[in-house]
Amino acid sequence: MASLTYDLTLAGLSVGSAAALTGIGLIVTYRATGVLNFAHGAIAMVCAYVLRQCVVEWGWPLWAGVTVTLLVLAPGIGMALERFVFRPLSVLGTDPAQALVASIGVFVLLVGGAALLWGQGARDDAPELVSADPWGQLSVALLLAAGVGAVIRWTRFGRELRAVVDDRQLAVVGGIDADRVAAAGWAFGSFTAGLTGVLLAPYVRLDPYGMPLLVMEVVAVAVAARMRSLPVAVVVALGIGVAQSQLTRLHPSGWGEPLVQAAGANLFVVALLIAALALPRIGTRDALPRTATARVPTPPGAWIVAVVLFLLPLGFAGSDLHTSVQVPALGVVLLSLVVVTGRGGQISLGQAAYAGLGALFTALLAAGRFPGLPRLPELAALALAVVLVAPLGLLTGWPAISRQGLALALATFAVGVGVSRFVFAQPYAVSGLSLGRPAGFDGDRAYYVLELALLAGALLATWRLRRGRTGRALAAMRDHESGASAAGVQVPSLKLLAFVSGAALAALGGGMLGMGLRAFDPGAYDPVRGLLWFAAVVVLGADSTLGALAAAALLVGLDAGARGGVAAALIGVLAVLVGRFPGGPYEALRTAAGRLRLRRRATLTAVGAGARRRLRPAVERTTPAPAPAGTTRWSERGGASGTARQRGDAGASGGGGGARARTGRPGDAETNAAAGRLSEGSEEGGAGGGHGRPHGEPPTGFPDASWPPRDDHPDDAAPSERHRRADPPPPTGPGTPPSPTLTARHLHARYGGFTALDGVDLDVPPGEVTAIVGPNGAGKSTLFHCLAGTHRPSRGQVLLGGRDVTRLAAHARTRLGIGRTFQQLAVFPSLTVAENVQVGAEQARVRDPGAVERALRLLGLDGPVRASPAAGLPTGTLRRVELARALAGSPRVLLLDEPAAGLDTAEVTALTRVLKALAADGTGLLVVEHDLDLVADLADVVHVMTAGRIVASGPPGSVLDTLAARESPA
Ligand SMILES: Nc1ncnc2c1ncn2[C@@H]1O[C@H](COP(=O)(O)OP(=O)(O)OP(=O)(O)O)[C@@H](O)[C@H]1O
Repeated sequence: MASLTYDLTLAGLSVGSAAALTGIGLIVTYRATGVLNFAHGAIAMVCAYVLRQCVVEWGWPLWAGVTVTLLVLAPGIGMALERFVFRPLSVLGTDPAQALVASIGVFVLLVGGAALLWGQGARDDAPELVSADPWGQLSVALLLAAGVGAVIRWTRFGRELRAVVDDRQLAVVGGIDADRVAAAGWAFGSFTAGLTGVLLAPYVRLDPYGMPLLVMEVVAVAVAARMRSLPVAVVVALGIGVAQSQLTRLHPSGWGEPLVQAAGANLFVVALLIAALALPRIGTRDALPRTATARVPTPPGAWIVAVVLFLLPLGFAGSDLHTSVQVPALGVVLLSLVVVTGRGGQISLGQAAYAGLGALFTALLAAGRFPGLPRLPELAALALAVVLVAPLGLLTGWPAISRQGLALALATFAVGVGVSRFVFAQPYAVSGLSLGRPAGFDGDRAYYVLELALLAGALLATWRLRRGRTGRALAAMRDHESGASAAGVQVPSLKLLAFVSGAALAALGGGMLGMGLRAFDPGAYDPVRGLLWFAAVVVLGADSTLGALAAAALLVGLDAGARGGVAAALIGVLAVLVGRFPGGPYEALRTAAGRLRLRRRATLTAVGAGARRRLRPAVERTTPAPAPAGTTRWSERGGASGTARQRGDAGASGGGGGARARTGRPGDAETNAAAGRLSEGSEEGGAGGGHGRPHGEPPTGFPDASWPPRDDHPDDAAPSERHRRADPPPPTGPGTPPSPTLTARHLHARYGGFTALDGVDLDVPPGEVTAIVGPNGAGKSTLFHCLAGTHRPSRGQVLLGGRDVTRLAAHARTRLGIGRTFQQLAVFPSLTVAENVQVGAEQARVRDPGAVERALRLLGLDGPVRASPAAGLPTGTLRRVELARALAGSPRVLLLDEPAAGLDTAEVTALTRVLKALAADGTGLLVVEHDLDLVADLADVVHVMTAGRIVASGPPGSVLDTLAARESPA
């Protein structure tokens, strides 16, 4: 017994060593480049094949083959990937998810290339590098881990590596050659991949699909080590290896036996599921790359061509027709990715699992082997399988609620691998299973006709999901998740809808595929297929149904030839290039998205360098002691001196804000004019609707308060035309309940151990502009997040009109009337200006058919610009789009985080007028702003924040005067 334990432990250590090597390589590459290399397993497979080629086929001595494979080829692959794939992406400042897609592309390319070169069959004659004795492998793994750890900890290169990982741009500014560090990381990562491959090859199946997957299954080791700690990775790998080996001794009887055996054989997959679904997430920032999901225009006539091409196989015969049968089925599977990934923006690498479950359930139901259900005719079995698999979409939909980018990729990949290993690969589920075609559709031609009908149904379902309110909400969620929440979109439910619908479509396609092949073939739903399908849909236009159909035809058509792997190789090349096309639609869209990001950065710089006075120095120099909110530390100084006098602020002598404070300021005439425009309906019904609007003031029409004329708004050139238009109903009116006060009560917020808010009390009353000023890092945005529901306070309450909304999600607060804009633009680039605004209106608390038009007109967006996609529009216009979207939701309280950032003087003036008009109409406004001139002009009450506390409050005159005095003490 003791010797059995010893032998099993040794065997486990051997497997664990290979896993440790993979973990070390993945961690080093990730730390050097920020990329989780999905192609790691594929590089291992290619190196194993090359060593076999050198030694077995060409008769080289082992040492020569090993030298070439491990010291030349493997590092060479890594350096080539760094130089030609990942460096250009990092130079372009591309989303991290772009690198993820590229690494999946490299995976698919290498797998396809290997299948092309060496065929798809498994080889069992790979040369043995280290004897079967596990001590050799273990020593290699431990030595490597210790060596790498020492280099990272004690050498200059290690310090550079850590600097690059922490902040690549800062490291470059500090004189570090980040490219050299990344190249070294890639070279080393590939070397470990190669080593893993040649060590494993003699003991596992060496084939293009199986081996990469086997290697990638142990990614759990790196995730468990938080992509940082090499010792943890090694210990976890060895531990799982030994445990897996020891589990083979267990032979429980009864129903548990197959399960225990499956777990024993796949403990790394169990670990992957735990690491991806239960452990804290890694790399959650990144969404899908814009290029992968942007709107791809359909060329005119393309649908007619597609219909003709899909009808063509009806004229085929024999093997051509038999092969064609796979195309509509795969098309339906890929449509599921259009819904989940293309429109919903969710990375889903596990779609093959749902397709496989669809086929498996269909087969089980048709065979009468599904527990508790009678035998069903094939079509009924297919329909029921779709219904049964749909809720299983929650397996990936649920993790998606709190995950993005890499974390979601890992979770969906883990589910795909888990289903494959624990269901498709288990004899208890699939042994002796056959799958027939529905009666009357047995022949290929008849079955193809049936498939076309089912494909049409799937297209219709996809079309419905992508159109209208749901489609716009999905696109908004894809483009900017927080922005979508702020617009009132129920993001978690929408994600579940996307994944459940996607699972249903995949199940339908999978069942069709199985019937087409007349068998349930687990290999057809392998997780590697999931990666290939994902890459294919992404490169051929993820948000395009036509792209999905083209991808299906391409994948089936290219692989129908003599050698498989052509399609994978081609898709791989395209996926690698997806962010770098020198021209074409993707490049144009990428540039547009890039411009949006650059502008966001420029916005901050422009504001920092602008002529307007900034608050930061004043507050940073002198931080007053905390004072209770509502008290005015400096109000005793009184007097409308200095800044306030220059601005003619009659309300500067302290005391209350509100409409009174606005009276007499320059610009009030414009404000009242704007208020009149906003509130025409109210005026007709009496003056009681708005809170801030003076009684009896006649409406004077809004045009004077609209945005300044702009190139992108030719309509502005003809103001008389706008004057003539009848205004739709206003946002408030007689009978509309007064806007409630938004209140923060003793709010505390933390980021880990850091206290960002330390007991903030604040009221945002209706009809007033409340401003918050303070230095960078004071906690202003965090306060916004707590009020809007995007950050959960650790203590304290948020009340809206006395109702506790602290635990409500962001979208729920939006629907209660808390609208917001973001410090960094949160627009939906792939939607047009009008659609952006429409998303806000469609999710509103009260449906108001005129809200979109009114918001567009109010913000000067009702010209031709309304039909332009938001991507590529100037920052000033996008700020208006964001504000219009918030207004279209008929907010009762509006939170504006640096609304003037990136606007020119004319735009700031126009913004001021619009905001005053909103306040005059009764909306409560909370504005965070660094532009003190704007604050002085706009606000009724100013709160000064420093270090997470409100340290002073009062009317703008006194507060800003004091700050100005502190800024220039002389
Ligand atoms: N997600 C986060 N994780 C950790 N710390 C954070 C996070 N967001 C903000 N912080 C920290 O919390 C503090 C308050 O940040 P916040 O963005 O609220 O300040 P701010 O006043 O809005 O600054 P700015 O004017 O620069 O936007 C800062 O020290 C910031 O570094």
